[in-house]
Order: sequence, then structure tokens, then C-alpha cells
Amino acid sequence: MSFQHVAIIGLGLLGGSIGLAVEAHLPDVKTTGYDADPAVRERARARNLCGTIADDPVEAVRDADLVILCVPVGAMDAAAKAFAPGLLPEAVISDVGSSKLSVSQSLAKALPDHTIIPAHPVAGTEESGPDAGFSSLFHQRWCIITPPDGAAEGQIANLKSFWQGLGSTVEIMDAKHHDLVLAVTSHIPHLIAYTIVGTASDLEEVTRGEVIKYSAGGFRDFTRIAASDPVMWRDVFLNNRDAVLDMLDRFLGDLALMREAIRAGDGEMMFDQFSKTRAIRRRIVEQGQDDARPDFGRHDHE
Ligand SMILES: NC(=O)c1ccc[n+]([C@@H]2O[C@H](COP(=O)([O-])OP(=O)(O)OC[C@H]3O[C@@H](n4cnc5c(N)ncnc54)[C@H](O)[C@@H]3O)[C@@H](O)[C@H]2O)c1
Ligand SMILES: O=C(O)C(=O)C[C@]1(C(=O)O)C=C[C@@H](O)C=C1
Repeated sequence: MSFQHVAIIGLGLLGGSIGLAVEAHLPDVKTTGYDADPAVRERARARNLCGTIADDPVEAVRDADLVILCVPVGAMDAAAKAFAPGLLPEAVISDVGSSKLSVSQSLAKALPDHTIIPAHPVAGTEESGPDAGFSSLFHQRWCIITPPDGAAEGQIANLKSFWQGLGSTVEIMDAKHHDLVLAVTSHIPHLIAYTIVGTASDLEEVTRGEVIKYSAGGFRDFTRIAASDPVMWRDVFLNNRDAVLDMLDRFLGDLALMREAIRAGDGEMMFDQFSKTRAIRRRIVEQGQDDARPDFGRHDHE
């Protein structure tokens, strides 16, 4: 049986997009929502992000058979404890957090009597808040589900078909493996962007504004990523510490090799490396996995 009533906790970019996507693609599914910030609830009502927006977390989850936490990963525990008294015993609890092992553990601790099946839609933008969501966010994007050992196959299948209904392609993965993979493909790229934009901005004081003024396309792309939400990303690095440190050591080793090649004038090494990475990008584009999708617009924005 698929889900009939989804409660969305946290009505920013991810929560708002889920509400709009359910309305657009699964119109028979009822949605209720809650956000801890009253101003966000007001905007969520104005944008009709959910069928009903409750002022109380317990009311928001009442009768829901699926509850999805869409709050920063460091807020999962508090958010879960706040709605716990309203849960149906058979409700499935999921989330969209960018790291999975610590979220999985903290939700299991906060809601010991419930089925918890964490998930991560690998889809987002640098925007946040209730005005940022749009219904096509999950189209043609991966959603990684990380069921704990012993999770009921039927519930995993229901969650899988929910995300497929929103347009995603679903992959099942172990939470620890997810955290290692995402550390290198998402978390460290954000760390690099935050750092290099900071370095350039410090330098700007020396060069009197020339760094940002003459920044070309590559650097501008870094500034987009570096504009991402500070609370969300602080929490990702606090909660995926081990995997990020492991991958960061590897990255710093590779960067040191590159520095050595430049110092030694080793053009062959640089050419080989740049050719390898160019082939990787071309494969991604050929497989249609880049973001240049015609429908990646925010059509349902007010
Ligand atoms: N932004 C992205 O690109 C992206 C992509 C995939 C997954 N994620 C994950 O999704 C989650 C939400 O990210 P977002 O981009 O939607 O953030 P957001 O800042 O747009 O929205 C988060 C919302 O959660 C609310 N909130 C915080 N604590 C709460 C609590 N205790 N109870 C109820 N509401 C609470 C905030 O008021 C805010 O409105 C994060 O865990 C993030 O790691 C983000
Ligand atoms: O496209 C962007 O702006 C994103 O940063 C999205 C992105 C990513 O790194 O790919 C960011 C965090 C998520 O958990 C998933 C997606």
C-alpha cells in the first residue's frame, strides 16, 4: 500500500519542494506541514506549499503514514521529539538530510518505537527558505535511500515508489557508504568553494576590489556554491566529520602532487590529469546526467 498522507517537517527549499511536487505529481496524497519558524509558516501558507500548515508539530503529523523531516541535520533530534506524541504507531519516518549515518542514529534514538527509513534526494540549489522550493526539483535526480538493517521490505518499496512518483531515480545504499561518497561528490566541493571565495575576498583587500571584479566563469560558479545556507552546511560538516576528514586527506594528497607538478614544470603529468577529468565530464554529459535540463526551471514560483 502506498502512502496516503505525508507530513512535512521543515518548509524550506526541500520541504517546500516536496509539498509542491506531491501536489503536482501525486495529487491524491494529502500533505500537512509544520516549521518551527512562524514567519516560514506564513510564507508556506501564502505559497500553498502543503494542503494544511499546522502551528503545532503534534497536529502536523496526526494521521500521517509518512513523516519526512526536512530540517538541518543538526535539528533532526529536536524536530522528531517535538512531533513524537502525535505519531501513528505504524507511521514511517524519513528525512532528506545530506548526511545519513548520524541522522539515522539520532532519529532511532529519538523515536525508538518507530520505523525509520532515511533518504537523501541528491537535488538542491544554493537557495533556502520557503520561497526557494519548486515542484520539479527532484525530476531526473537521484534519491538515495539508506534503510537500517531489518527495515521492512514493503515500507522500503513504498518510500521508493513515493520518490519515483516525484520524478527521482532511487538507489538503495548503506548509510556509511553514502556518507563517504557524498563527502567527495558534494561536501568537499562545498568546502572548497567556501574556502576559495574566502581566500579571494581576503586578497581583495590587497588588490582593491580587482579579484571579484575580474572573476571569470569558473570563479563565479564557486561563488554560487559558496552562497549556500550556512546553518545547513555547518551541520553537514559537524555530522559527517569522519568521512569528510578521510576524503579531505586524500584530496590534499592529490593537491600536493599537483603543486609539485607545477613546481617541477611537469607538463606531462598535468596534461594527463586534465585529460582524464575532461573525459569524466564528457561521459557525464553524454549520459544526460548534468544539470542542463530543459525543465530545470522554477516554473511554479509566484
Ligand atoms: N539545500 C540543498 O541543496 C539540499 C539538498 C538535499 C538535501 N538537503 C538537506 O535538506 C534539509 C533541509 O535543507 P533546506 O535546504 O530545505 O533548508 P532550509 O533552510 O531551506 O529549510 C529548513 C527549514 O527547517 C526549519 N527548522 C529548523 N529547525 C526546525 C525544527 N526543530 N522543527 C521544525 N522546523 C525546523 C527552518 O525554520 C527552515 O525553514 C537539510 O538536512 C539538508 O542537509 C539540502
Ligand atoms: O546544486 C546545488 O546547488 C547543490 O549544492 C545541491 C547538492 C549537491 O551538492 O549536489 C547539495 C547538497 C545536497 O545534499 C544535495 C545536492
